[in-house]
Amino acid sequence: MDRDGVNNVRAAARRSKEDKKVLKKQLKASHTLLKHEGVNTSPHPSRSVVVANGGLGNAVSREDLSAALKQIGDLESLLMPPQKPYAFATYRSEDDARKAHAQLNGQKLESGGNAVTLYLSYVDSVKNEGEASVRFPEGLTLLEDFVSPEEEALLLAAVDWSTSTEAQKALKHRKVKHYGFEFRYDNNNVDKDKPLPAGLPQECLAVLQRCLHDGLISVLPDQLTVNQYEAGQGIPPHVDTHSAFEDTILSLSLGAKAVMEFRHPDGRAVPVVLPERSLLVMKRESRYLWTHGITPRKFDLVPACEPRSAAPEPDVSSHSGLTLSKRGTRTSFTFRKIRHQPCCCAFPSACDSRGGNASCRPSPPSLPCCHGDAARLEEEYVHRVYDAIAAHFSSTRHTPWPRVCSFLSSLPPGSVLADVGCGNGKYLGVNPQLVTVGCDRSGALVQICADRGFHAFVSDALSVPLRTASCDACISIAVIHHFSTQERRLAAVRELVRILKPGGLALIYVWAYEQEYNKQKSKYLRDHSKQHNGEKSTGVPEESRGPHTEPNVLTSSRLESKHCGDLKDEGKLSVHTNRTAFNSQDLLVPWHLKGRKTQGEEESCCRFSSRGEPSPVSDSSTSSDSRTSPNSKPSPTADANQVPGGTAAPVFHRYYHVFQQGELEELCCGVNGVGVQTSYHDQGNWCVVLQKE
Ligand SMILES: O=C(O)CCC(=O)C(=O)O
Ligand SMILES: [Fe+2]
Ligand SMILES: [Zn+2]
Repeated sequence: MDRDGVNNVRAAARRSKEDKKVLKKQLKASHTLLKHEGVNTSPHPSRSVVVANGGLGNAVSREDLSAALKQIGDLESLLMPPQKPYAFATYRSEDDARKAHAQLNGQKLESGGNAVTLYLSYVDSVKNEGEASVRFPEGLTLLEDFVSPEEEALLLAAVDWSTSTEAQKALKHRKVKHYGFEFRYDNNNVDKDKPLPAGLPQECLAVLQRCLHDGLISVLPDQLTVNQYEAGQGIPPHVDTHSAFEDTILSLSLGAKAVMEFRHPDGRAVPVVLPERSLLVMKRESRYLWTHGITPRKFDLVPACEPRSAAPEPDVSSHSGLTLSKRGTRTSFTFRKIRHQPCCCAFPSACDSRGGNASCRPSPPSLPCCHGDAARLEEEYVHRVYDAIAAHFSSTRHTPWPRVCSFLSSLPPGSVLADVGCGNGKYLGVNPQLVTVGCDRSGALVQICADRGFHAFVSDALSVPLRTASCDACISIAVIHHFSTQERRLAAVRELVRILKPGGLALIYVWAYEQEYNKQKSKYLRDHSKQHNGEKSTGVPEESRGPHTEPNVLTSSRLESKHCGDLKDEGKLSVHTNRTAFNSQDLLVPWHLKGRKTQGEEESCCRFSSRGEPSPVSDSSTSSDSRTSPNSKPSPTADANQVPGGTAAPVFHRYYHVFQQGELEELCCGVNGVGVQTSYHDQGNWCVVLQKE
């Protein structure tokens, strides 16, 4: 054989080695799809293929995948289930599907700056789970193409941003301008007897007349708020103050689309895509009870083919074809009618006209006694608080804890690590030889991770969208103590174990009830003296978490086995005094938000906050606004608090369950298939290293 011949044989051998490798990986992928996703692949060619690694969950955009698939043949449909690591493609002919299989299997696809290797397998049928459509909130209507592109341009040109007041300009997270009446973000209300000199711009008249004519409103609005959001900006979830405005609220979206999220106090969430030139009409339940907000982010997940119908109450489009949509500059015109009488809506629990100022302040929450209560408690006293305090919180979380670092450094290079509840990502870059991904319930914190260049996504620790047995290690630092029932804490540990590979390690830190251990006070307690020296504490500091002196009365997971009724009165959560010993295991820990600007410069935490009181504000550098929304109630998570100098500092309360000695190990023993390798006390925290069997 000549030299070329030898080279050819070698090349062929290399190729077949490559082919074998691809085949092996493809088989592994179809096995995983079956085992973890219930997707059945078929050895026989068909028109449909499942594309492993080509999912929205792999950050692959619909555009990129669809372009690659269309290059090969006549694509009939592409289904990308949200958050899943795969997609389904159906070609018009089996021949094209075969071609796609031959050409794309094992090939890399670049999408959004990442490269993924695709593995294709045939499927007999395309599974479309989660297709069930979600109803719009009652009273909500979306009218698409309500204004023409010409009207849109006219309206946009009518806003003279140069004449915004200082307070309006100072809003960090979006621009606002008010007409008719000024909306005051310090008290979340309007001065009804002080109309602005200029009424609504006359460019709006034609649109409003159309609304009247179509029966959307019965009287013309007299107040207009124009919000302008750049990509990455948003508005926190809130209910427009009942006592300020009448029932119907109209919001016209111009310039770019965005997803507005509606949330019911029972936890239901409905994302609504607002296309440019559409009109959103909020009435009744959707106006009075559901919160609405726009998450500050640069991309939205939207249906690939948006519904063009203008049905009075359309379903939210199904999940069958979601895609990422880059945000542009969106300007909204929100038209409202000032209310001159107290509100007498059908939703007293959400109504600031009922009960006046004092009763607007809810009493502290109780320990939850069912799953729904627990979820609500955590939503209000954990999730919303972190979103609101994200920037300030992050600025206090810079030093990684040494023993967590030792754990991370001990992992072999190339290990896949998940940081579940990664906060600002301070552990994601500790060991650069690891492949790390973080997730956190707080979008604002995840955004901080992203800004730092880390891979992180928003996820609840009870349901992490990572494949079973996909991680060599995971960490959960100061997270599980935020779950308010034993079952939920157990579920959080179970979820960590689920994503671990056999033999994989999990490091868990929770705040300890015992802040004094081996006669050593934790840093959290020791810092008490600093405060007396004039240093104001913000909340729980970096190396801190919880003391012990007196035995507690209320407390403990053990208590939770009591019936609801037993806990009714005694079960109210107490507010902890920072840097003192704990006297309860379930408590609210105050966070004093720093970053106060002058009044009126920022928005208050709670749209129901009592009129005339100084209102809380957020650290203006945060990507979330300060308004942690009220749900059905005024948000008790943030309260105005007088501080020296006469300005109000907001105080947020985070729920904690602090662990007693042995409790964490006991909890972990409740999870099958895992063993406690070590456990220790570290600066006021109880810690375990678990190993999956
Ligand atoms: O931008 C929007 O469509 C909503 C604005 C809004 O909710 C408000 O200003 O109260
Ligand atoms: Fe609003
Ligand atoms: Zn009301």
